[in-house]
Amino acid sequence: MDKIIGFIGCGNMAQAMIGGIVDSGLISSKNIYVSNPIVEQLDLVRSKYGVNITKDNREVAKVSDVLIIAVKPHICDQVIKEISHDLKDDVIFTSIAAGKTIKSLEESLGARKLKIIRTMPNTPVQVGEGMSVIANNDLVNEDDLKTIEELFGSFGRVEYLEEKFFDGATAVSGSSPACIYILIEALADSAVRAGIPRDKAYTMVAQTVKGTAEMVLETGIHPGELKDKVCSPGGTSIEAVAVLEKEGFRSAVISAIKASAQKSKELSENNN
Ligand SMILES: NC(=O)C1=CN([C@@H]2O[C@H](COP(=O)(O)OP(=O)(O)OC[C@H]3O[C@@H](n4cnc5c(N)ncnc54)[C@H](O)[C@@H]3O)[C@@H](O)[C@H]2O)C=CC1
Ligand SMILES: O=C(O)[C@@H]1CCC=N1
Repeated sequence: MDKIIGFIGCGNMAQAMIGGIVDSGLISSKNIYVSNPIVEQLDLVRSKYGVNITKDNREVAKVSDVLIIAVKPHICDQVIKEISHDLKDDVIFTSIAAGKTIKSLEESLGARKLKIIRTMPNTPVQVGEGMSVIANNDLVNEDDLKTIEELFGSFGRVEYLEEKFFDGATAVSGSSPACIYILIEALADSAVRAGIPRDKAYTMVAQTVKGTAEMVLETGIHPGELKDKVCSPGGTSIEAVAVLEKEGFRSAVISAIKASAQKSKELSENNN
């Protein structure tokens, strides 16, 4: 892709996205610009990926065709005001901030009427297996959407979703990796308890989680049916399922995602 991609902010999520883009080969690292106040973080991405780095957000804003705001939601407004006059007229202005609505981004941009993409990716973008949910304002055209789809598609799957669903999407695809890592830790601890060496336990568990997810994606079979195929009558799996049901596993997950979506809603209310 022959575009300049800029990142304002170079923390966990920007680093994961940069890693995903560079590894995919879609964009040359010389076409990626990154700004951040912390020099150590900049040095890290430059040494790992060979991207252009600067402490000056405005420098990145000036050159970017797609500008990605990757700072914490509460400082978005301040950063956008700092760079708004430097942005190109046809920049695709993209935010990954949780709870930051398109309307509030438009307000922060003030007189600048720009193409805006609101997206919620997740950290697995780093290994090309991300999930990015995308919404846009009216100024974004078909070509822009193709650009965004190609960019975000370079490190995982992309789904367009009406913005009203973003609180749920933030919880389900943005935050849920945290829950899945806990599941992986718990399963690995159980393997260790059964005497399996810890390094082998993580490989066994992570591959099992990956394979299980692939079964859902590739076969399109309902997860309940896939679960039933695992559980032999009178066998081992149904014993594990019975304990999860007794301990309220499903209900704990549903409550966790509800709390996460509620927090996204609160962030929207407090940052708009
Ligand atoms: N971590 C995740 O899994 C996901 C995070 N997000 C969103 O991504 C955004 C960033 O999150 P993380 O990367 O997790 O946070 P982070 O704290 O790791 O990164 C934020 C970065 O912004 C930098 N920064 C602070 N002030 C700045 C300024 N004035 N100008 C430029 N850079 C500045 C910080 O030095 C830091 O490197 C948040 O809005 C979050 O809601 C979205 C999807 C997933
Ligand atoms: O925890 C957070 O606020 C960010 C947004 C989605 C995932 N991590």
